[in-house]
Amino acid sequence: MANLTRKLLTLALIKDGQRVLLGYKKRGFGEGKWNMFGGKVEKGETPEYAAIREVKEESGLEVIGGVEQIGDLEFTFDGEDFLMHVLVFQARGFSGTPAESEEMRPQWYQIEDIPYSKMWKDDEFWYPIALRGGKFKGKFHFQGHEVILNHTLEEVEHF
Ligand SMILES: Nc1nc2c([nH]c(=O)n2[C@H]2C[C@H](O)[C@@H](COP(=O)(O)OP(=O)(O)OP(=O)(O)O)O2)c(=O)[nH]1
Repeated sequence: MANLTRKLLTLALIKDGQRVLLGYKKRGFGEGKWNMFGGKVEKGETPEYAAIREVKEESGLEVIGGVEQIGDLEFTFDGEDFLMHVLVFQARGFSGTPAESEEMRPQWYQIEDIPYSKMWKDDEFWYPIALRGGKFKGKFHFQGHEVILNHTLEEVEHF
């Protein structure tokens, strides 16, 4: 395979007991889908810092106590020459009240009500691991944005 341009991005799990905060993406990549908060890691930022910044920008919440990495995901798309490397973090704590931003409309979901049919198709594979406190590594190869052609996923102890 030709060399792929790698993009480094973040996602952050905000979990409060048996509910999680998701955001409806109003624009950009993944528009129209529910997702965790996150985005590109900018030059000079650590992924952890970027994750905390995106949570603030997109949900209005302040992360308290930092974030812990829980996932490492790679996404490729058939016929496309880029690879999206997404580091998944969990906020150790948070404060504030979710507020709609230009990019995301936040909403709390009970774990059993997570709207997988309106999310990226890979999410239903790795959310269950994340939601029970596990760590995971996975690779998903898409055709378009809705079909997974193949994938690997493993639970890991650490990264
Ligand atoms: N759950 C899930 N999230 C994904 C998948 N693919 C993918 O890029 N994402 C996430 C990673 C990022 O958090 C987000 C895409 O970031 P983005 O390019 O829209 O960045 P952004 O809108 O934040 O742009 P910016 O604010 O950094 O300018 O979507 C996926 O298959 N599943």
